Amino acid sequence: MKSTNSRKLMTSPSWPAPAKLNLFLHVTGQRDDGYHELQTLFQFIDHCDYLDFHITNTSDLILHSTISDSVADSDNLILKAAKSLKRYTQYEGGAHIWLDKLLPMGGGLGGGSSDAATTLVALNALWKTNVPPSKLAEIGLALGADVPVFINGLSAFAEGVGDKLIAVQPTELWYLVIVPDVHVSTKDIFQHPDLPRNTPKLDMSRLMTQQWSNDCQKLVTTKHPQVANALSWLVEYAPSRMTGTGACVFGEFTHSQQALDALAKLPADMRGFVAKGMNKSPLAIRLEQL
Ligand SMILES: C[C@@](CO)(OP(=O)(O)O)[C@H](O)COP(=O)(O)OP(=O)(O)OC[C@H]1O[C@@H](n2ccc(N)nc2=O)[C@H](O)[C@@H]1O
Ligand SMILES: Nc1ncnc2c1ncn2[C@@H]1O[C@H](COP(=O)(O)OP(=O)(O)O)[C@@H](O)[C@H]1O
Repeated sequence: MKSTNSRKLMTSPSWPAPAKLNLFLHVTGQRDDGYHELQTLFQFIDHCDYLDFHITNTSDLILHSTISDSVADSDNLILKAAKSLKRYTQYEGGAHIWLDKLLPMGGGLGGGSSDAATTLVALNALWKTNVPPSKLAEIGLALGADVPVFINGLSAFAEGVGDKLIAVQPTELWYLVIVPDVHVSTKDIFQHPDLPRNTPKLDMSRLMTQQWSNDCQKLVTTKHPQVANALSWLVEYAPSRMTGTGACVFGEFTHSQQALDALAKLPADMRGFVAKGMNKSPLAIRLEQL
């Protein structure tokens, strides 16, 4: 078959890389290597980046991306993921990869990790390298703490650095997500002396039923007035919190129309979108369609 690197000629549907929300996030300690121990609840939302893959016989891995101005190819988690899988499997071919970046970067929505997970899952299927999901998650963990949950594809209660996962089914609510105009560095937040690091570890059953909160929220809202303003506006409409280390905040609604009504009132200087919680990720659903 003649190979092509033209995206226009592709017929198969794109591969989604969904965002996640941390419905709660507790920092329960710090390990000797500096990484923090977390207890967190991940849920996916139906707001995604999209990737397309074209398999080649030559060994090149080439990324066509809308973010190459801000993220160098050598730093892009998509190419890092593809290289890791190629190295692990010693697969001889390659791929052209197209990224349609729709998720905000540095927003606590996990877009970079999700892109990496989708790359590992999709190339493993398209290259027919048959690496089991548990090994893919191990390869992914070296790229980012959030990669395993995206590979697993099920909403999960997580411990460790976010890699010890138990599948759970929180209510699939509608969310109004506000994207403050600021990039929050995960590393900076975890290195900050004012981050609370000693929230007591609790049983999953207790955590799932108590009121949910995010241990990074106070520090991030103090450092970034844009995040504080977004939250002050959103809490007038719904119970609201920050996801991950920010900057995005989300309000919870039972019905889509309630979330859309609030979105319609969003001040002109704020940006946001409405999304649905999904306990099975769009990536897992796409994989089932193969
Ligand atoms: C906090 C969380 C919660 O879901 O979300 P984000 O806000 O980044 O999306 C994640 O665990 C983030 O995962 P991820 O974004 O993959 O982080 P990494 O690239 O692995 O780590 C970036 C840096 O943050 C610090 N870090 C990260 C995770 C962790 N549990 N403890 C840490 O101390 C480390 O200094 C690390 O060098
Ligand atoms: N494919 C990618 N998409 C987004 N960010 C990426 C990607 N590859 C590498 N990065 C780097 O990862 C950083 C964190 O990105 P992202 O995952 O969107 O944020 P967060 O961890 O806050 O959810 C970005 O600022 C960027 O430098």
